[in-house]
Amino acid sequence: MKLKIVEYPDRKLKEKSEIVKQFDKELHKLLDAMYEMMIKSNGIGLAAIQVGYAKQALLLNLPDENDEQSIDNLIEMINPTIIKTSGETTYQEGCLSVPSFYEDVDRYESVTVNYQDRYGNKKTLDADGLLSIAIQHEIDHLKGILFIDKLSYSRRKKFEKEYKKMQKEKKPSKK
Ligand SMILES: CC(=O)Oc1ccc(/C=C/C(=O)NCCc2ccccc2)cc1OC(C)=O
Ligand SMILES: [Co+2]
Repeated sequence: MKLKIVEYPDRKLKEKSEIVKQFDKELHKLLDAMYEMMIKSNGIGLAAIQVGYAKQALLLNLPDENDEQSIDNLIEMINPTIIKTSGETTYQEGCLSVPSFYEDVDRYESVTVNYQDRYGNKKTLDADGLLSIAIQHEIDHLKGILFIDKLSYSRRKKFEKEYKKMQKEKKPSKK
């Protein structure tokens, strides 16, 4: 399964992802391919839409206290829904689909999430800190929302200016 990261401004990223009904080999192959892609790209979170699959599936693999990303910390969330939120926090987020751009985003401090694992077993997770931020960021992807969509008007303008400049640098104009 050869995957490619879908990058802003591709409209595919605005699609709403479908509920996963089949917890089958196809799903497992997708999750495994997403994991390879996420680690290869230095990501700590990845939603299926970011590799072109509009399915409600996401991966989280945060570095541990000595900054190592171990597969033991891998969390696979299928059909996640946030059922409780509390507090507020701000963090400078980045996204594999919006390369080289980082901005402060306001999120809930803590969340409780219901989801299913790759076999369809129902799970509940209480999260705070970076894990809570990552969960909210990835669940937004399933709703077609990017972190840049949550920026204030002025910061969004700053992003668009910087992004255009970066794109020009990448592909110098033909003239
Ligand atoms: C050049 C470039 O694009 O850099 C990157 C940007 C973002 C990322 C990864 C972002 C990522 O995993 N985001 C998951 C969502 C999330 C955001 C904030 C906090 C928790 C979870 C990786 C990059 O690549 C390198 C080499 O650092
Ligand atoms: Co992202």
